[in-house]
Amino acid sequence: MADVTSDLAAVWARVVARINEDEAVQDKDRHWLERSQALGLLQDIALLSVANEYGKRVLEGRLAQKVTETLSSELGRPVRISVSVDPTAAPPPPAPSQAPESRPAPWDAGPAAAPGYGGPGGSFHQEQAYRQEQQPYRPESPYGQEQFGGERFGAEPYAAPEHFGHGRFGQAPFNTDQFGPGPSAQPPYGQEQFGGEQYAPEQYGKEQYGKDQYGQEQFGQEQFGQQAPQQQAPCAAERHAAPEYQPAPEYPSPEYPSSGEAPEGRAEHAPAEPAPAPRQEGLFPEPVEYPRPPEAHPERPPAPAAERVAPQAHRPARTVEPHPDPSSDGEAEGGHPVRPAPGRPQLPLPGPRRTESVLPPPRTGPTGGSGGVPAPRKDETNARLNPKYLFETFVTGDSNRFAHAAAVAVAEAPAKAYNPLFIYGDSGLGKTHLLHAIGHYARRLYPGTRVRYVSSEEFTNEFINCIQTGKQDAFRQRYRDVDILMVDDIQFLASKESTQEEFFHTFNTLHNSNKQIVLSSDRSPKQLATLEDRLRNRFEWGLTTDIKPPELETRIAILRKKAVQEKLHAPPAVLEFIASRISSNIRELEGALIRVTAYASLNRQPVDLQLTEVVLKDLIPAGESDKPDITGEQIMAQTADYFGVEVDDLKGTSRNRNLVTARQIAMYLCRELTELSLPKIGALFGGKDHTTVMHADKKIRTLMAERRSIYTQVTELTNRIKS
Ligand SMILES: Nc1ncnc2c1ncn2[C@@H]1O[C@H](COP(=O)(O)OP(=O)(O)OP(=O)(O)O)[C@@H](O)[C@H]1O
Repeated sequence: MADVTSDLAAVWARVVARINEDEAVQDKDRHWLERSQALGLLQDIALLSVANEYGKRVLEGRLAQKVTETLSSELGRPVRISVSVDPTAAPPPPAPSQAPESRPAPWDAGPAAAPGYGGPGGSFHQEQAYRQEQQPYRPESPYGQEQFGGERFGAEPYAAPEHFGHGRFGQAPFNTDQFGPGPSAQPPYGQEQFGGEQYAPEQYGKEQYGKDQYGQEQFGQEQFGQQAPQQQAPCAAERHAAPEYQPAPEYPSPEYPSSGEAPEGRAEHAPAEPAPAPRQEGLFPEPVEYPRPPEAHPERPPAPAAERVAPQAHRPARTVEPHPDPSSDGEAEGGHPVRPAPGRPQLPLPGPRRTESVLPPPRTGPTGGSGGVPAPRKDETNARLNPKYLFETFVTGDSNRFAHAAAVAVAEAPAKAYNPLFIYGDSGLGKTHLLHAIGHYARRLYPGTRVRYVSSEEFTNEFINCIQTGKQDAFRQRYRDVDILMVDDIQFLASKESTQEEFFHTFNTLHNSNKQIVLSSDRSPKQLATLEDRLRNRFEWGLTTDIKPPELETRIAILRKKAVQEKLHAPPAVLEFIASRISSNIRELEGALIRVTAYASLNRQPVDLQLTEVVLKDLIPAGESDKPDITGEQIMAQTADYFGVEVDDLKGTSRNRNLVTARQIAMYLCRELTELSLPKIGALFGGKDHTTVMHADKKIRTLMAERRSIYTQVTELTNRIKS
């Protein structure tokens, strides 16, 4: 095993070889795999690099699970991946001549393996136990906590990790003497490697798309049908004044024993309970007001499970919003959620205040119909929840306190508090995290609870597949035979009419059987303009709550928590610097921290402000006042870089699908971010007609509403161009 840890490059070559043997992997994905490198291991994060953003998205999207599993298997322990973009990255070293060693990872080993755990497939316990058992597999990490202890920061260089192999990270001056053999002398990517023929239309079959099974974003090209009307532009996040940071309450957590991981000022977690337990006295720092079921429940006429129900047969559309006055009936006038006062969550006035005595008993008996007590099912472990997305790891502040409290309430009283619970907010603000946390907590409180988490894209894909294979019954059973169904990014159901129809019946069946439904979206139900009215109405039956971008204190607390969790050591000043510069997306916040600490580790430099500024200079926007106007040329250059094509390709006339998308996105961004007229934009793109620009603009707006991949690409590019 020593060879495994001492030569990551060889391990990576085996990983690539193994994945290449898999016929399910498409050629165009192999292209990126073969042009990636493993730079090093930082605790349980494998740092990979690839030549451009597009490749990064493939590795972190479609290939993520396969890469994670194969790499974990090769290393003999669970690892996750973090991919950086290095345009100068050299192609990988040659693959080893021998076949990959057959080394079943423990999570593959037998029936005990639980498919629920993110990545390798074992439970979190299994992962922990395995880590302890397998100490010899673990490289002697030079990044262990002791080396990052505060007092050593900036004082001593990090020990050179022998297993780091070779490569570069970001723009690091890379000392190959210290990290093994240098990159091979092959040239960096040229246009020909990304050019038209590699993306010939025939390579773009219909692909699965959406988030992966753990809620991580997948990306790809999918087929879509109906057009959707214009959607809001991304990244229009409203900022809130920085309120006081409130640490999250603590929860019994047999799955994720915390050990002093709380941000500063927060008491250490109690040791993990060995067995699931109902909510206990003193578990929460402050009592939470429990909600009563939305009053319209009894009014809502029962609907036959599989029958289409006319909208007027149901209760009128309404949104039960948080009300600032807890003595009110819990409903707010108007369509906007009322933010609770800082300090504690306020939910619509509860029915009987829940205490231990009214906590439903653990469900152990057979299912007894509506509200019955389900026995543990064999699919109980198949909720596919990310073990790290727990309430314990969720930091609350004013921006998300209400959503958090509602999520806790739903987990504690599924189908009794708010049904459905609808959480909306911009990308990267923690919606998926809360959904997973609900699943974990409910299962902990009520062993045997059948939880299913799915992204709306996954739901769509499965639905399409079931039609193709004639397995509708199995599909319906899979989604209707659950106690809690959570559907992420429901906005992507817009314009998919048959899927909406199917989801409508799924919703009705579950709701009628007192099963909990939790939904997330990037906008409120009212703003889901292209969704059928009857669905939107239903989404408003329960509680609608939003998540806003976190205030500075919360961002700092999130970074602190993340640093402790991932053993990424950075001084407070660095955390504060990152938090002060990245404000609208927590995913980016976390990514910045990983990038800085990885860069420092790989270059054996201390993590300090100077280094942070250098590493993040492309991420951190200049001050508004210094910001020059965005030009069409800049947009074209950034877009070309993002898609790994040349600006001339954007000006050209190739109908290659990748190019067409890149060109249309660039045109759309010119419309969005500049004052240029349609003819001027057309002229920039090689003298195209203004109607071509109009068409591109409309097309991208439509696609953004239908395809997460396009939405994310446009969002990322917009951020990049603005910065
Ligand atoms: N309040 C929080 N505390 C700790 N971590 C958080 C918090 N909010 C978000 N995160 C982390 O930020 C990352 C992105 O969150 P998540 O995927 O839940 O966002 P999202 O709103 O679902 O985004 P998208 O709409 O793009 O799917 C995750 O790693 C999550 O754990």
